[in-house]
Amino acid sequence: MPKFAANISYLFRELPFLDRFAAAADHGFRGVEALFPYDDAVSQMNRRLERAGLEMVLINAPPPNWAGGERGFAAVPGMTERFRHDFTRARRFAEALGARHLHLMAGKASGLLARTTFVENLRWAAAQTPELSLTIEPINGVDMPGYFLNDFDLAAEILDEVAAPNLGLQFDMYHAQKITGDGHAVWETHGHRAVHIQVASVPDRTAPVAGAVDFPAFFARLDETGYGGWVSAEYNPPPDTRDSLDWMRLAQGA
Ligand SMILES: O=C(O)C(=O)[C@H](O)CO
Ligand SMILES: [Mg+2]
Repeated sequence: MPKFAANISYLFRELPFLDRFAAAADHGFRGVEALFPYDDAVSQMNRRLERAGLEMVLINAPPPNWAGGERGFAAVPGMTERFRHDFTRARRFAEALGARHLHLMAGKASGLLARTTFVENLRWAAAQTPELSLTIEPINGVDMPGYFLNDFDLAAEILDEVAAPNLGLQFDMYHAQKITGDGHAVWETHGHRAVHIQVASVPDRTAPVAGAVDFPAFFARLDETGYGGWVSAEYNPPPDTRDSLDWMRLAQGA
């Protein structure tokens, strides 16, 4: 059975941010991740993590101006200085929180120059923090129009080209299914590159129970293939998140 984490930027939003840590632990999650936890004091978050016995699994590299702002700069030509500045800040947060992974967002861009920029920025970042696991995540172009990294084969090529031991694939089954129509097949091709997984149903990005992906089969496959990382719930819950957690009890055989 996979280790489950809750993305507390999505789940338990009915609670104040700092109270979501305990809520996640109370409902069986062993780790949490957050998109952009830059507004709260690290000491407060660490206290909540410790009290709840949770691991901080992942945070995203800025931008902190998520509402209406940019989706990162790692692949945006001409924005290398901004990328490095953001990365340095994000890295400090990730290290202080003991986060296992830092997701580097590519941003909106296209073309060969964007690809070269992405590779160079990733190479630089990986060399800065050999002890911190960095991830890149293909995101579907309907939810995030213009986002550079919108293809799993492209992500694989870039990972091979950067060839850094601390850079891996963030495999979001929701995006894999939406981009290709067959998330299971994408897992079979690229799963060996995954260091982190996220799940939500397709098409409506709700709890991973029904829809185009067979989640019980996927979780069983992760066990079969010896995936040892986290599986994070990154979906839009109903107003009371507790009403959406049957999928996890089922996966845990409870
Ligand atoms: O959108 C997603 O699926 C993500 O995981 C990113 O972190 C951006 O929200
Ligand atoms: Mg995701």
